[in-house]
Amino acid sequence: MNMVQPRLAPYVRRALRSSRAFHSSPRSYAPAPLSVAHLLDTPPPDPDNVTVNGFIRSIRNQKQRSFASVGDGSSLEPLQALLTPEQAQNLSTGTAVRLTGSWRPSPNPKAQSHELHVVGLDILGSADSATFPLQKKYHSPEFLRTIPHLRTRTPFNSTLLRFRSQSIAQVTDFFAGRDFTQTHPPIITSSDCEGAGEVFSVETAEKGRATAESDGSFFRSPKYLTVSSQLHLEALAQSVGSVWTLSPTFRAEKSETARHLSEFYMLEAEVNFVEEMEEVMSLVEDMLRHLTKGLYNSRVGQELLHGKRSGDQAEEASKRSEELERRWQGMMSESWPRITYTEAISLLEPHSEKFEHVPKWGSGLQAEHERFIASTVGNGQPVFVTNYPKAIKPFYMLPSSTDGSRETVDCFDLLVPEVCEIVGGSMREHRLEPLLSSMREHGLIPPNASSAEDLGTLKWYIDLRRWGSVPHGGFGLGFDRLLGYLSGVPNIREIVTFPRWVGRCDC
Ligand SMILES: NC(=O)C[C@H](N)C(=O)O
Repeated sequence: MNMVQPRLAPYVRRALRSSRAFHSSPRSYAPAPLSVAHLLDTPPPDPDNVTVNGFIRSIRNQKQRSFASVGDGSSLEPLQALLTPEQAQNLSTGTAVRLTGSWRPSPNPKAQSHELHVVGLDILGSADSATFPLQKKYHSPEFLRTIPHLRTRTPFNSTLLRFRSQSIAQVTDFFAGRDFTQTHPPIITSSDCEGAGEVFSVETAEKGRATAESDGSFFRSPKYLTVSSQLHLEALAQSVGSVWTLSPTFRAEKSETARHLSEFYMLEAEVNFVEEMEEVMSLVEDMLRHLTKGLYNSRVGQELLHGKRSGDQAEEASKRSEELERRWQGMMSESWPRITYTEAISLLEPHSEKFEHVPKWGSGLQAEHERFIASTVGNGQPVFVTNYPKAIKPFYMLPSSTDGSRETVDCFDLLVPEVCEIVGGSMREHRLEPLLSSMREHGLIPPNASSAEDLGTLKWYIDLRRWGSVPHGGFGLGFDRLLGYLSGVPNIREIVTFPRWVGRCDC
């Protein structure tokens, strides 16, 4: 039978020709390097001809042979390589190597199932053990924080990098499955979304001369690093319905706690055409369940739950595993408790003497209060606290009519034990006049603002209420806090690769 030849456009023919040329170019017959994770998980295609690139984590010399522990960041667990003392001569912790050899069952299967009998060794990058700060011993988180440029080479910190990457893959998958559009809102902004005055200003090193139109600054007027992408996401949600972003966020808070950073990542989503806050809360639940289930079924998730970390004592490690299982099971469970702020205050009041700050209707919940609520109400599940007093919340939240005579807004925080708040969200005030009144009350526009100029830097945001404004809501999730909670890392400074906090931004 005669095959009909498709007529190809010249540029397609060119592309095909060059791809054939690529495939017929002479091949190298050295086996492709395998990652340590691949080798540990799957029998290699040719066990007698295995190549691995990696770094020496430690080396142990005996008379007749030497053992190297080799890692490449793909696995918390290293592989064991068996070398001759001659081969091992110039190796020390940190040396980058390419090893070839055969992958053989280990005589000590309790420690490792297989080991690499090294035949060929290339030193790709030497490391002077006398000066290399990472050694084969336990390094405290405080010490490692002083060398963030090297810290991710430790097995556990490189595992955290992979954990973050896998988490991003999971949330991307979740939002794609729900037809959300991922967007990139700006980092440089002209307003303080939360109105808490915790903004960093942006300016060039040298300021120009002030004129009638400009104060001499690069953008003609003060600009800031974003404290939340929410306002811009609201604009974008009006175009495509549902949007999300995972963006850097900046807060000039002087809190030196294990939960605060000056630069962190916030995952924010905004949904248009949503009438009920319950729907936004369910979205948060579904997203976190999806994320946690995906991580639970991933290699890196299991490494964090059950893997051995440097400095581990058996008892402490098994306690940690149990606690992490509890946290993950809580995140994967259905129907998380939802209580109002007013109910939370009534739960706290009888225990006032336990707290440094007396819980009182009208005041914000302190971390100690959130911790109490999360551990007593949740029983391992995250807890939503809703409908906070209007007076302690930002201007953009929709007033709620559900809480009697007390003025509250349709907002929620999601609390987990230890880390406390990880998500904050709300329904947004979508009506023009009430938004203007709220902005007046918060001092964002003058009491009798009438002209466009009076509306200041948020004029564009007010504009969104003029044309096709519909009920909508959204949330922001502290991504680093979540990862800290799931990995059982008590200080967020270990979760972020190059952490910045008050007084610290060194490399
Ligand atoms: N997108 C959000 O709802 C987050 C909120 N603007 C906050 O910073 O807490």
